Amino acid sequence: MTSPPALTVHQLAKSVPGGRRLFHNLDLTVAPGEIVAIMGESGIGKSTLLNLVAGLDSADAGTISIAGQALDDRQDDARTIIRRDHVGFVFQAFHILPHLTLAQNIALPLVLARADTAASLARAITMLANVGLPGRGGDYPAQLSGGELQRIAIARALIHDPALILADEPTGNLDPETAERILSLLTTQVRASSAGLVLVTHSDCAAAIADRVLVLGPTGLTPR
Ligand SMILES: Nc1ncnc2c1ncn2[C@@H]1O[C@H](COP(=O)(O)OP(=O)(O)OP(=O)(O)O)[C@@H](O)[C@H]1O
Repeated sequence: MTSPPALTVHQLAKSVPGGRRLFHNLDLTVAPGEIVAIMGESGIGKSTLLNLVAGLDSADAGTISIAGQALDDRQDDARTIIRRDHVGFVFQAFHILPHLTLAQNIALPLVLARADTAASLARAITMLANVGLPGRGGDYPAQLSGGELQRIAIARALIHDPALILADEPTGNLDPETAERILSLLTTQVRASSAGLVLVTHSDCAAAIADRVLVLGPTGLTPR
């Protein structure tokens, strides 16, 4: 049996408060294991699109399915559970929590899904090694650089084997060398997990890891 798409967006429409239309009739399908970069001029609505898929904002029209499960016509808590179980986030807005250790931060998606705490922390330790920070589980975020924190964000996004990963400018604040390493790590980890990745970026280097680069405009997404 073939897996359903990691993400299906159909005829999505969104206006900002005040009525200005950002996009309409927007369609997007992301296959398992596929990396899709979304580019486009500043203010066109890239982060808004990601927020709609993430459930942080609601669309005016259209449908969104994650791992074959439609989010529409469900109660809020049912949607929250689908996103919690099937989506990983590498967003500035979901920053690493300063009062939790690195292992606790990475384990958070499993703990929120009520997995066993000891097993979750053990998996977080493995993920830390996978992202090149072995033995750092007891450290706190304040002890890390920006690039190292982004490694933690990637480990946390992947720990629960999500079908879909959403990343908003994952290398935005990093120097070019660190950005290169983070992109390579993200690619390796995504390929290993067969998750679909939607990557919003202005960076040509970041877009270069994608299987497809799409440009967002007022009528939707077009291949670059
Ligand atoms: N809650 C809101 N109220 C009013 N306008 C909003 C709101 N949210 C977003 N916008 C507007 O919607 C437009 C799209 O914003 P968005 O952040 O999605 O663009 P973007 O393409 O990601 O831009 P950038 O590349 O600069 O990050 C912007 O003009 C923004 O001002």
